[in-house]
Amino acid sequence: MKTTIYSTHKFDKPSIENANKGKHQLNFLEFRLTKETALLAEGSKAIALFSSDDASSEVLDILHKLGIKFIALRSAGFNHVDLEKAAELNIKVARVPAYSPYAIAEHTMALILALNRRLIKAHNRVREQNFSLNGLTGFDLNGKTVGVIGTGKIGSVLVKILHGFGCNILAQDIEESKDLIDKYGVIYSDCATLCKHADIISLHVPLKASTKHLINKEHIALMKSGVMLINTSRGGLVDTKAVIEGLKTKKIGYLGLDVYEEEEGLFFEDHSDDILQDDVIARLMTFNNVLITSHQAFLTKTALTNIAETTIYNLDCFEKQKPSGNEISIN
Ligand SMILES: NC(=O)c1ccc[n+]([C@@H]2O[C@H](COP(=O)([O-])OP(=O)(O)OC[C@H]3O[C@@H](n4cnc5c(N)ncnc54)[C@H](O)[C@@H]3O)[C@@H](O)[C@H]2O)c1
Repeated sequence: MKTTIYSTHKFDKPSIENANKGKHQLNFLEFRLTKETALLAEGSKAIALFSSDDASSEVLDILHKLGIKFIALRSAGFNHVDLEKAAELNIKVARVPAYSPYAIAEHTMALILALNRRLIKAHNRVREQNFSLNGLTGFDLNGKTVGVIGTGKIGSVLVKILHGFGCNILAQDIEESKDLIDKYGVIYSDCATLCKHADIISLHVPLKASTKHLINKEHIALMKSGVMLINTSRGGLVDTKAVIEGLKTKKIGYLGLDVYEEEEGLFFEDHSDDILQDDVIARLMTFNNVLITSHQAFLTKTALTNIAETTIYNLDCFEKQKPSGNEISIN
């Protein structure tokens, strides 16, 4: 089946080609899907999208006119697709529901450890032959309370890792996991209680209307002074301007982000020769207790292989008109 693959990067093209084994006719594009690039899918029956692509209502209209019948998402999250509009246009959508929750949970842990032990600062100092330890003091994770918001696939793996570090775990989710309570002594509570008691807060819920700006001025006000906040889920979960205020007042002592509200068009691309137009991320980058990675938590060999194999499987199933089990619809 002729398929246009948007947002192809050097890091994922080989895994897609390996999984495809020449079955589908793939048209690789380095561009993101936007209303300006949608026309490049002409002649394809399907498209494959990355989390940075824009499948909003207006873009779907263009794709529909071109005859696109299927969207294979190379991601678990689907907040970048207008599912209601896709259903109205009879464009089917499937995703990769799980490719490696370990990849994201382990990157979350890497951010926690790097921020706590000030690894970036330490590395830069040593490279300049400055072997002083002043300003590098961290804290023991053992015995600390970590608030995990969202204990699905990724949150559960993180709970297991944190338990290994000797942390106490508070959690918030619309569904409690008996397994996590029994195995790791997780205590479920509401978001406000979690904010009040956690030394570290990590976000693992999907972005939807009910979770947009979950971390806002009010929740930040409840947090412990010097709290560490980590977001490897979706940028929109956090009100970035409120977080900047929290950093300025030292309420937030550490911030680790793999995702950012306005990351579209910024993350995944080399802008090193450009003038940065986004004043909010520019301000974030001025704090020495902020560590930002550009949406790389998923980036392991295992995850790339699994994403590619499931994406090709989803294309196979659509072509044969059989269910893949990975379809997503409005509810
Ligand atoms: N940074 C990355 O590279 C990367 C990669 C993959 C996924 N993600 C993000 O991680 C998120 C979590 O992924 P997952 O695989 O663990 O998903 P999941 O569906 O397994 O878990 C999500 C959990 O959130 C809970 N939840 C949903 N709505 C909620 C609400 N309003 N309040 C409280 N809890 C709620 C669900 O009950 C579920 O337990 C994804 O939605 C995606 O945005 C990021």
